[in-house]
Amino acid sequence: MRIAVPNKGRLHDPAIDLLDRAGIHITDGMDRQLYANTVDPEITLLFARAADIPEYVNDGAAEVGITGYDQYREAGVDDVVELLDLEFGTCRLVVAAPEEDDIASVQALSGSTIATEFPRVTREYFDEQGIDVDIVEVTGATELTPHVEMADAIVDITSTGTTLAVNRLEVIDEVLSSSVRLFAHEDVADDPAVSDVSMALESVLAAEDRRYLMMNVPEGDLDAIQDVIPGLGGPTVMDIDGEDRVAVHAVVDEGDVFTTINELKRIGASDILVTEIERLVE
Ligand SMILES: Nc1ncnc2c1ncn2[C@@H]1O[C@H](COP(=O)(O)OP(=O)(O)OP(=O)(O)O)[C@@H](O)[C@H]1O
Ligand SMILES: O=P(O)(O)OC[C@H]1O[C@H](OP(=O)(O)OP(=O)(O)O)[C@H](O)[C@@H]1O
Ligand SMILES: [Mg+2]
Repeated sequence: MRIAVPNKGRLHDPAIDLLDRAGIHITDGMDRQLYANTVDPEITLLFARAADIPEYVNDGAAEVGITGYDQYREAGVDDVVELLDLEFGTCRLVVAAPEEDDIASVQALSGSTIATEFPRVTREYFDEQGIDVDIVEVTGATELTPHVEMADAIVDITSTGTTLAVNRLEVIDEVLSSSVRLFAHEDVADDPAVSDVSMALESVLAAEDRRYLMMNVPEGDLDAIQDVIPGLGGPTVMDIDGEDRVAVHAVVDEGDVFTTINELKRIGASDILVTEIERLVE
């Protein structure tokens, strides 16, 4: 199976890192290479531009691809389905215009020129609103175009908002919100090999906001302990030889760790350990 992965840019490292944490380690050097082998002899990584990955999957050049939802929408591919939100590369595609123009709504952009790296999504957006605009396609530095009279407004990616602010542009409307997703060709989306990859990645994401708690508890307090641990199917309880205490292990949401530990302490738990979890296959 071939997994298409962004070859450079901001998505490359987090994509490789996520695959790695899912156990899909690269086994041969990949610097400047177009593909890499992994510990699983059945899985090869193909390195392609983020924008091309939906097309790779649509064509069947790769069974599975990792790229931004914005790129998927812009590619306009028919045979590609989304399997999983990988929860990084989070950004918004927005309509933005110079602050000094005080444009109150997108309707005011009727008849104007919009510069973008996303002509298809932009066209769909303005058509849906019934607003007639000219679209100029650029391949980067879109924020510059209103200042050199190439365009009246832009449709571009924003995340922190810094680039828009530096270029004195303000958001008029959101076109879509995006994050990196796992995509597959629809013909193979249900294949066991594809499900295995999807499940492995999902297990890393599921583990990210969970913690593993271990503690010792007086046997008599077990019921009270069980009440405060909203654990995954309840905590695991193990006898400690020759003691009237038991060891309790549980998985809890990261956000609950602080309060849960305080409650456990109060009930009588001791030797409480909190550790990160690499993967959680539910
Ligand atoms: N500022 C950002 N914050 C979060 N995600 C972003 C941001 N900019 C882009 N992305 C996401 O990353 C994807 C690829 O953008 P990126 O900038 O890495 O490509 P690129 O490096 O410009 O590609 P190339 O260098 O091949 O032209 C975008 O389609 C979007 O999904
Ligand atoms: O809201 P911000 O955090 O400022 O991010 C937005 C910027 O990030 C992206 O550019 P990138 O840095 O990828 O440069 P590029 O134009 O070379 O792709 C995007 O095209 C915006 O310009
Ligand atoms: Mg970029």
